[in-house]
Amino acid sequence: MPDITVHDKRFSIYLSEEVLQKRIKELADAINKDYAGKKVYFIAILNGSFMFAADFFKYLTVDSEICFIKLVSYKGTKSTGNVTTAIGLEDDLHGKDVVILEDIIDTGKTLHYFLPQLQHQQPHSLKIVALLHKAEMTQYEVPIDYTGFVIPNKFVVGYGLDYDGLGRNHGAIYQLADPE
Ligand SMILES: O=P(O)(O)OC[C@H]1O[C@H](OP(=O)(O)OP(=O)(O)O)[C@H](O)[C@@H]1O
Ligand SMILES: Nc1nc2[nH]cnc2c(=O)[nH]1
Repeated sequence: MPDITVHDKRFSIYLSEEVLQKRIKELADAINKDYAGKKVYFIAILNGSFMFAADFFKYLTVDSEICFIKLVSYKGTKSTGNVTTAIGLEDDLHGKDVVILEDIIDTGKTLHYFLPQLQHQQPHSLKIVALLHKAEMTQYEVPIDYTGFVIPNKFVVGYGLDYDGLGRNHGAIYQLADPE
């Protein structure tokens, strides 16, 4: 597979469409097994997760609902620290089996600040599916229940992930190429 260029940077193939789809089906099958007979409420976090969520959803056989949310973070007051607001989360999660869909967990900061808001609504259960996990970058421990790939600390694009807004449209995932 040839390299791609996004803005001024060159990226090399890292996870092909075939490899991604095979793993995504395995993740969905794990959910199908673990939630057999239940109804699952998925929360996909925009923007990056739109492609992952769409493919993942096609492999589900359990009763499944989905909602897409956008997280906006800003600095709160001294006492509140970082504040994360979810746009688009309209349903009451009380008593539901909730599963978060993330394209990538890097430092863990995003979910670290968002999870307490979901817990506050007292779902019956709350689990996390992450397609990619940059484990060595962890600054905030996040309990990831289903991981697609543990990846090294190299910037990746494609399959929903962007570099400065571009590159989301590729069906495979590409890694920043070493300089020539
Ligand atoms: O673990 P963290 O270090 O917090 O990084 C993970 C977050 O980064 C990405 O989103 P991004 O902020 O790039 O937004 P986007 O999905 O809209 O491109 C990804 O979708 C996660 O939400
Ligand atoms: N596109 C992209 N977004 C990220 N957010 C956190 N890590 C990454 C990464 O490697 N690539």
